[in-house]
Amino acid sequence: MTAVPTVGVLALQGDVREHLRVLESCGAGTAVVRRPEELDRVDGLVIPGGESTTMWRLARTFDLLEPLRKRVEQGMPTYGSCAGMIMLADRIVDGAAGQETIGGIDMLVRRNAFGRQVDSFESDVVMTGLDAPFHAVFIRAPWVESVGGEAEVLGRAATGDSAGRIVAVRQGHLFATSFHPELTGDPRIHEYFLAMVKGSS
Ligand SMILES: NC(=O)CC[C@H](N)C(=O)O
Repeated sequence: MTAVPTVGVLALQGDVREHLRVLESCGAGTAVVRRPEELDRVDGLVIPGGESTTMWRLARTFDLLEPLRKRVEQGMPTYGSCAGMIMLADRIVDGAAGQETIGGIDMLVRRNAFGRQVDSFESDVVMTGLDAPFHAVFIRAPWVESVGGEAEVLGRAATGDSAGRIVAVRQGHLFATSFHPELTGDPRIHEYFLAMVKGSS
């Protein structure tokens, strides 16, 4: 791989621009991904937050679902935030009728899980691999009900009724968080992912 990897952001729907901005500030090359040819050119991919049902439908319409599954299966480092976490889950609860995912992480994710308590909130998350807690923004966020043997839990919610819920997971080249690190001005989650793309984490 070239010294500066190109990280794509899946740009079907969601807060694409915010991720591009943080990735650029971390020194990555960036690209928007809407078509299979664009996916071919990236070394890693961020799947942003937004609305996973819409993202799934658009991925099907743009003939991206199978190419995405293939790249993920072949080992492309991929980071999913919020709706992106849902897209990377092998199994989901409370999905729309027929809702499919890209899959790859052996986990069961519940959509809009925190939403039943409160729509959006902020909380510090202690994360394996980060030196200090990460101040996380949750927006109609999913949580991870359970993970299979190969997935490693990296972080849990720390406060309130949902304390202890899994909000960050890694399985090899795949990484997912329930929260939105692109909104807080703290680049450590993107730096962590960039190290994965460079093969150094
Ligand atoms: N901020 C978000 O990405 C919310 C995710 C959304 N609730 C979904 O199901 O896709």
